[in-house]
Amino acid sequence: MAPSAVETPVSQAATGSILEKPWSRPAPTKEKLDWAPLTTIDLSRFDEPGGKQQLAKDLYDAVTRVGFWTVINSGIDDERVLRQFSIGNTFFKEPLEEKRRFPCNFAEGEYFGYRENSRWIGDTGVKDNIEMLNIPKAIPAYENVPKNRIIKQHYDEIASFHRELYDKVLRKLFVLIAIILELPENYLVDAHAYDRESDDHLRYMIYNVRTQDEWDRAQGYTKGGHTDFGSLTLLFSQHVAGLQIRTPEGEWKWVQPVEGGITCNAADTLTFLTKGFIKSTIHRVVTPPKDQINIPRLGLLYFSRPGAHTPMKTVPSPLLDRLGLLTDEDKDETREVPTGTEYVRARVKDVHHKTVLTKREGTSFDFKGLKVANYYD
Ligand SMILES: O=C(O)CCC(=O)C(=O)O
Ligand SMILES: [Fe+2]
Repeated sequence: MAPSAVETPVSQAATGSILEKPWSRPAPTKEKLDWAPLTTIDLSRFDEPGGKQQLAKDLYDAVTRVGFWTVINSGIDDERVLRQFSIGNTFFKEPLEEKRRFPCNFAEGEYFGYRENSRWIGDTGVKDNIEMLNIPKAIPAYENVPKNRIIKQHYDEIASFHRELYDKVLRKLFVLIAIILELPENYLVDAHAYDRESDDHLRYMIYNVRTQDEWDRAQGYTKGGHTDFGSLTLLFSQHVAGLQIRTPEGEWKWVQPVEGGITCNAADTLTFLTKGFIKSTIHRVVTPPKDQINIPRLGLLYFSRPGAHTPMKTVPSPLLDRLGLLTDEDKDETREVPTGTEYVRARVKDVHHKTVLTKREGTSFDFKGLKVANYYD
């Protein structure tokens, strides 16, 4: 045996084998912000008699008009959530060459891997401050997607969290939305099945600290109003304010994190699948309040997408039919449509395969008739 292997304990820092000190949520802002009123969905009631039906009623306005809501009592232990934040935090402190080993392949619209904060914001001279690492579902199809060392070391925990999150939150939300649409309960669960291929990912994300001047220049160019690409987005609570939604009344309001809760929003593919009935809400992340501007804004999110087995055609919902939203074309079984994965990859490529992020005012993205605006004020 090589002596060095026995005599010199390999330093923990060199192997990255320990997590940075456990991450905890920073203190909430003391500023009085104009918070958006959001519906709360208490998932502990899901399995009670009549619970799903009641929750579906509670969710109706949120998914059809507001687009955002908060889930509480998901049953996921908050210690496990905080561990995921800690793993993400540790990853972002890794040397750049380690983080860069597996970049997102934007040329193909693939979003797994690392996105670096390297792109310019228009002509402002300021760069994007977001870094992220997107981790695919823990299923055999993605076994060979390469993993950074921190991810490898904690993979069992990450994989079980990934699946738990799907089972305890996403699956239930898809059931509730199916009930609203009067579809068989598992219709949307099947369209977003965990065990089938799709570009779903768990995301560690960080908004690195910027000076007020950098924020002003970047936000003066664009505040980045957007809709999300997939079906549902989950955002675990952290306390650095920044997220705003555009309300049905057209006002920008802040989203208040609920300690231990999950902010959820519906996104574009769910809007397509329901002919616009489910609302993909416009949102953005703006300069944090003064008492939080120096805190890195660490995020833990999950993005659910329809997969390669899901045709992007309107779901056969009796409710949509009664509302007159289903045309003969929608009912035509033989019509060729893109799959969820084809659509999502085309969209990721269009938005992200570039070195300068521009606002593209007044333009839209259209993939085989699936059309969304590129820019919102
Ligand atoms: O960080 C947030 O609060 C939201 C991020 C977001 O909108 C996105 O990544 O699409
Ligand atoms: Fe978003």
